[in-house]
Amino acid sequence: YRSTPTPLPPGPKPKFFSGNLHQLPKIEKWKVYREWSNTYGPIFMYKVFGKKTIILNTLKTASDLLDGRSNLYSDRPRSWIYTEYIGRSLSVLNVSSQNPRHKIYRKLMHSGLNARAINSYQNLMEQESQTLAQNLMEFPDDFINHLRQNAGAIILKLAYGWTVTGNRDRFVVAMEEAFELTAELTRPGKWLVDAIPLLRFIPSWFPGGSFKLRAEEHKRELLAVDQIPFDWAKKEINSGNYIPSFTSQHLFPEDGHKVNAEEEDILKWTSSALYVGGADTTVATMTAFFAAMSLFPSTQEKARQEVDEIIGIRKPVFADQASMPYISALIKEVLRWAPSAPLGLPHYVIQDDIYSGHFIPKDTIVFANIWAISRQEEIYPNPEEFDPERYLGPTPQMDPRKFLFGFGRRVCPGAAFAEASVFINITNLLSQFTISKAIDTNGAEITPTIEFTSTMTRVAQTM
Ligand code: HEM
Repeated sequence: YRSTPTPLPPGPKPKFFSGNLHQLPKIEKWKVYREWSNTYGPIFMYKVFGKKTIILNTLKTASDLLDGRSNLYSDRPRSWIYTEYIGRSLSVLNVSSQNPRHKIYRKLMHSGLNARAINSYQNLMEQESQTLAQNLMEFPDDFINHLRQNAGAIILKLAYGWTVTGNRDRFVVAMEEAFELTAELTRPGKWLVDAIPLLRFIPSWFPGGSFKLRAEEHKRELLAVDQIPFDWAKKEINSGNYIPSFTSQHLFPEDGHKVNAEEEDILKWTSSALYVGGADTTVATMTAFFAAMSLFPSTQEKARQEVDEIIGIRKPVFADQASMPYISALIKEVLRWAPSAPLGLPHYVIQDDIYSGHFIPKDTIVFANIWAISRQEEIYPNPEEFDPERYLGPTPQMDPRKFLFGFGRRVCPGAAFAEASVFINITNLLSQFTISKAIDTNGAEITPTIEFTSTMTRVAQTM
């Protein structure tokens, strides 16, 4: 019994049935959310068909709740269609924190992405970085596709032993299509059945029940992300002629035991999560690096000086990073200036909670506005300015890796891996290229407009 009930967090006024659906931004949501937070405070709530979502717009609110109370805030939302009918409830990114699989996945991913494991990928990253440089040399305009090929080649080789050929590679294209579809399928308000769960009891032939047939079709399409590459790898491994990978290592574990169907299923989901979590995010980070270098030539020059001094004409290795403070600061600044997961991934509350005078009910979806945190003036003065020197000198500003990779029991398992591949790529590129603005037909420089599109946030949309 609460005599004066604690109020829900404030937020925009909802309509009776559809809630705030009509006000939700279609693009650059994180910017609109930050504006709303100027009106409603650092923590606000909106509703879509009765489903509550809160947005945490400051580092304090996000770390107090998602890190500090991670036992309550580390679940993922369930969408009837997406997780139940389309069969994604056991995927690594979606799995409930209360399902024993969550811990198993995290442990397995750690084994493939920890510092020691990453060291064994050094040659692969170096080789792919050379291929990237060559591709850029031949077709500089096509750089986003080259970056995509680079990320795909590294991850598909380490996950499955698959060798990417060219930038229209079969698996890379299939994964890309699955990403597009996922973004569409998880759009808020897309499925009425998520708003009215009773609809799920309607047979598929009945008017309004056709979503079941569509879900069945999408389920098959999304298989491209996990089952097909996994089956391919298994076939290769069984043929005896294969490239060692995360999949081969775990299908034939060192202790020699025979892997059962459950373990195989776990492995399948984990391997595919490496691509789902790792491909777009590293491509976005490298794209931001190109943008920053073309916009800020003096920063590029300082970075190149360090590369020339430490690396010279040899190839960079991971160990070099320890003696390259400017490049390390540059990587932090690229990550902060253009966060590749500006809203992270959704968390979900498993128990009623009270925070800072707000009642946060069980089953609320929670997003940390990572982009807004990266622009908090009190942490990063002049936040739009690209300045690696923020992190250098006697009073460095906070390391943004503290929040860019998410929070609590869901924190990104691939952070060290991402940094290693970004480090090798950017040092290698800076030692061979000067990145500058494109020139138009009159010989004038074209200043790129920096706009965050949904492709940069597809992972964030992959609930
Ligand atoms: C710059 C690169 C990257 C950024 C900024 C990034 C960021 C994030 C963020 C914000 C989350 C959500 C965490 C949360 O829910 O609080 C996440 C989750 C995840 N990331 Fe990354 N990530 C990057 C690279 C990678 C790489 C390279 C991999 C794998 C090779 C990876 C695999 C994953 C996986 C599997 C999850 C889901 C974890 C879970 O739900 O338990 N990420 N990442």
